[in-house]
Amino acid sequence: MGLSMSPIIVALDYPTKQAALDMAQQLDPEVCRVKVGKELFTSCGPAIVEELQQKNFEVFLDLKFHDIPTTTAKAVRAAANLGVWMVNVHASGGQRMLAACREAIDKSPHKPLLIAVTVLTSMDSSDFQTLGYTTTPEEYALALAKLSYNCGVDGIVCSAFEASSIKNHTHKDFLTVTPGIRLKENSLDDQRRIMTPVEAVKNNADYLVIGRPVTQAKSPSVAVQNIVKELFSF
Ligand SMILES: O=c1ccn([C@@H]2O[C@H](COP(=O)(O)O)[C@@H](O)[C@H]2O)c(=O)[nH]1
Repeated sequence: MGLSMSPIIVALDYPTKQAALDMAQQLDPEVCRVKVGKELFTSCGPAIVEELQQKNFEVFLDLKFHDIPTTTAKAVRAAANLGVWMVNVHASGGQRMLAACREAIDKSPHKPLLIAVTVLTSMDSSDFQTLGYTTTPEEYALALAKLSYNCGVDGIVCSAFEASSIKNHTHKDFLTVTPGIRLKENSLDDQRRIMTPVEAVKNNADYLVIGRPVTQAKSPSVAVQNIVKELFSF
């Protein structure tokens, strides 16, 4: 199976470069991509992205930029200059912010996929109540997905639960990037809107972001292989 067929993105949520590289060493860049998030990037800076790319990994830079349009667009441009495969911002930054980010990438010589985060997969209805929101997470995710689509963003981060409905209301090629993936035997941890890998793909998730179920497995490489086998056998 080539990388173009693989939906798996492994979240390298580590505090040090060595820990992240040790995990990457156990993964196959032909079978999965990797995600560099806030902890790793804040600890190591752009060097970790470059090292992972040298090891042939495509990198999703998951810094979820959320700021005024000019600042966010400049941050996205800086991420594009790192040559990352995917970068993201918060959709709740609004229409002008999303459009500014789209424009920044369109003008950049490097063009990562631009993805907007809808509602974090750690949030459920009770979290929404404490925030005073009157919608459900699913309704709000759909509203933010429609806004993102209309701003020309390439796709969204959402729960796998929402993937199908979001594609139905936008376009089948609008990418759905879904964290909150758990195997039946895994604990929920801090995630709330979860699905198994097979359920997620059946519900139209294009990419599965998987952290602890792989990185805390006895053998991360076997864990990835098992998920891939399951995905290609249903
Ligand atoms: O809505 C979101 C957006 C991002 N994430 C990130 O994905 C991984 C998930 O890790 P697990 O260990 O599989 O829970 C993590 O890096 C989050 O920052 C998310 O979970 N939900």
